[in-house]
Amino acid sequence: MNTQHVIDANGIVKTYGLIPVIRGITLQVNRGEIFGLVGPSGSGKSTLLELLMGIRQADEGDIQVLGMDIKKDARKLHHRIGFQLQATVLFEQIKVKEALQLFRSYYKKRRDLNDIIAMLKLKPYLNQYVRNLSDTVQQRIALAIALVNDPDIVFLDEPSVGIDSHACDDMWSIIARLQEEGKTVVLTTQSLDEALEHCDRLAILMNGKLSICSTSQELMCKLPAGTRSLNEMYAHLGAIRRKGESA
Ligand SMILES: Nc1ncnc2c1ncn2[C@@H]1O[C@H](COP(=O)(O)OP(=O)(O)OP(=O)(O)O)[C@@H](O)[C@H]1O
Repeated sequence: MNTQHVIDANGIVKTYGLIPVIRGITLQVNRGEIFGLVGPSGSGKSTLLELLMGIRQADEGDIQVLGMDIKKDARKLHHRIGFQLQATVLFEQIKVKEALQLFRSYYKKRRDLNDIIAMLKLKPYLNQYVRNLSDTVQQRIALAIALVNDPDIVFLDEPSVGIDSHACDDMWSIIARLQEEGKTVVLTTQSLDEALEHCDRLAILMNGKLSICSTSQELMCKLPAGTRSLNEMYAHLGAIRRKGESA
């Protein structure tokens, strides 16, 4: 494994029943980058993310994370990664501070709680029950929980979904801060626009296959200014390909 790579996935296949959802994906994530898995709903982003963090098992292929085998070293890896899933289950019957303390107590390596509370702007909510808080605040709590063990890699499943634009800006600032601290962030999004703006590199998934894996800069250079959506991108790249074939 290249020391630059914190994730090295080769030939990953995942089938649910008879339905292939991830169909032979190979990709690497570099240390310290913000890496986006981009694709329309149902393309397999969440499944791939969950395979990369080891909470689902691939049917075929190898995944190394931080130089460790995702299956053999699952316990060790658990301490080095943090994640916020789309449906992170929060214990609604407890107060915010209790939730943070509880999750933090599971780990030997722990990030300073006051630092997490300040970063996620949770101070006003510490003594409130999780169930009484808005989706936006609950999402910040879920991200705070992902950080309690001061992870090397943070996995975020659609971090900007379901929150307003102001909260979305805050979320991207927090992600940028995590990168400044040297952490690697792997996230999913349906928005090409968002990925081009905030991710260093991105992998575009279509029907469980990697359609493009590139730096945001390289991809942006290939697209007309103002390309916002995956449909616009495919229309443009398809037109270039057809032009090349007929030349
Ligand atoms: N546990 C499961 N059992 C069976 N099929 C599943 C399971 N989880 C996901 N799928 C199916 O796998 C496909 C990929 O789902 P996945 O959630 O990975 O896609 P996605 O790109 O993350 O979509 P979204 O953006 O809507 O979350 C979908 O067709 C979905 O219905």
